[in-house]
Amino acid sequence: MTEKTPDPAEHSVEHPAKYADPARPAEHAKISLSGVGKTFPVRGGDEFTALSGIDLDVAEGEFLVVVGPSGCGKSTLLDLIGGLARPTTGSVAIDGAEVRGPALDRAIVFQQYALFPWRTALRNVEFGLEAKGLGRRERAEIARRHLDLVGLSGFEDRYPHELSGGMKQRVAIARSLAYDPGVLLMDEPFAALDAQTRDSLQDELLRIWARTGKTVVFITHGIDEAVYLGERVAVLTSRPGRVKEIVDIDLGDRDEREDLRSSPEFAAHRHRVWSLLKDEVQAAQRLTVPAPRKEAIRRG
Ligand SMILES: Nc1ncnc2c1ncn2[C@@H]1O[C@H](COP(=O)(O)OP(=O)(O)OP(=O)(O)O)[C@@H](O)[C@H]1O
Repeated sequence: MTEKTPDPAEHSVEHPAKYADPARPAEHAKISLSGVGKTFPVRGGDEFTALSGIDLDVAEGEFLVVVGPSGCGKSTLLDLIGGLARPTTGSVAIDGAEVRGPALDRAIVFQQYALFPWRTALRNVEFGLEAKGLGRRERAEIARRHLDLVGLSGFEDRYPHELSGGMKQRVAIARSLAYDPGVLLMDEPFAALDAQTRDSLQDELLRIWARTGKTVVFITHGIDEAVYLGERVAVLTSRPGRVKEIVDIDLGDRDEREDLRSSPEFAAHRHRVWSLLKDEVQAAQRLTVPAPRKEAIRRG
């Protein structure tokens, strides 16, 4: 179901100055990955290296987007920051403290909404607050406020099956924000949505980010989405995933632009990210070609 495009005046990004100053001093790193590698055991006793030698700092309040070819380890990277997995080498730290497991200072939003079908929108948003031990009235008040933040006032009593895909994802975002984590981790959250709903949710997310000051790490396959959302875009190599380059995105004053995606600055950043990705996608495809064809390619 396609949603109505929000009124730009109502949904403008409040502090575009962040975009003009992508460089942040390293001492303010909110998230810090140092020499991070991740291997998985595979059948036959071998190991598969998904990530290798990742050094990456994300500043407090920054919006970092991660792109890379399929299978390069983007979700694995997010799992490590989220504490859902531990690195094989190196360390992951939030506010200088090593990540040893999931915690309420981080929230993860996945591509599939992961809502409880038997709970209303309000009760879904309340879920994270239950773990915080808040009373029922306070939970309901905070949940209402966050549903309002994502534009879902009036939908509190709807069940997930009564909501569109975009609305469900808004509920998932509200649920993640309600318990006030400093870090929001998003794994292709808009990939399953139609283009118009995706565009509208991108604007919503920027508005929420500007209002709440969260540190966001956002994974996507979409180059346009990466350039539109990110203050910086980290391009990963084909597997094992390493940081190939980090591109600073400066799109000037967003509020002044009618159609940011058509601007020359947008096109230049888009081209830069595309060029960096192109070789990696080709390399990833070569890695997945079945053995007999590999021989044919080598001979050719
Ligand atoms: N638990 C696991 N055991 C073994 N291999 C794994 C495991 N989890 C991930 N992998 C492998 O690690 C690599 C990276 O996976 P990951 O899902 O992080 O990639 P990705 O970049 O997010 O992929 P995509 O863009 O297709 O979603 C893949 O080759 C995957 O098969």
